[in-house]
Amino acid sequence: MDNSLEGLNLHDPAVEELKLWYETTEDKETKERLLKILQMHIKRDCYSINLNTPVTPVRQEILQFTNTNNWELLAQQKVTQYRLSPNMASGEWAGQVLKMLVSMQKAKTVIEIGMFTGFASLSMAEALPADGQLFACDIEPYLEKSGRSFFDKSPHGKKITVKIGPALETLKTLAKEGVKADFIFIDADKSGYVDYFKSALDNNILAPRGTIAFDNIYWFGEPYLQKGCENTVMARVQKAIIDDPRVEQVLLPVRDGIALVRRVEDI
Ligand SMILES: C[S@@+](CC[C@H](N)C(=O)[O-])C[C@H]1O[C@@H](n2cnc3c(N)ncnc32)[C@H](O)[C@@H]1O
Repeated sequence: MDNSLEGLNLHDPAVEELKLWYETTEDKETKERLLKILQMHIKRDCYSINLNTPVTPVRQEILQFTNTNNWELLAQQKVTQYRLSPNMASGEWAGQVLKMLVSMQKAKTVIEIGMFTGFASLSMAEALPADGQLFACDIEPYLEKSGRSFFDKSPHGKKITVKIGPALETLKTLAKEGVKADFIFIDADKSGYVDYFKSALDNNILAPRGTIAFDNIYWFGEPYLQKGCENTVMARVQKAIIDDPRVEQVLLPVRDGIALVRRVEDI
């Protein structure tokens, strides 16, 4: 019997719990049934990913680099301030969702808060028109060079401008420059999400009829499972959105969850 769990998506804590049970149970029948259930999860994800339009070769290269680069060494040598890791990249499925959303939005200007290796940046840039622009914001100078090396291989890379610095400062600068974004993807430090959201609305960086997408809205189950969950970082993000009468929201259970938020008058 094939007992591989390769490709199991552990963003859902219920799946993680099943995996733990599978690994620790000594009852043969229970173990077999748990393996079958876990493999059903893998098959469902594979089915979806295989039917999604494949990512372009340059985006494939970005994923390869993301998965093989020695992030630990870079952090040890202080090339990066933080210990970055491959699972920070949004991945094929979320990347395709973002590309589709940018296309449906007919966006001309996109802001991505938290670029990392640029996988989502290029996914979204591929859906922009030739004169479209995407501002990819990150705090790590190292990522500008690595991102650019891939963007320059793609005909869509010229639409991407990398902005290095704390994203809240970058947003203020973009606001002063009069940038209005049709689509904003928030995917940097989770403790900054509320400020990014408020800045986008208060400073009208979000263009009329624009959309904000927040990644990791389930944060591995933290906002709905932890004790005193109303104080967790993602619960505070949710409170800020729900309490804001200017917007409507929907959650998409893709990977670790994506929230879509738009102004009430634009719905
Ligand atoms: C989850 S990763 C982004 C993944 C990327 N959006 C993707 O889909 O592939 C988060 C990124 O946010 C960056 N970051 C963390 N704090 C930041 C801040 N205050 N301002 C700007 N970027 C920040 C990190 O350096 C990291 O590259």
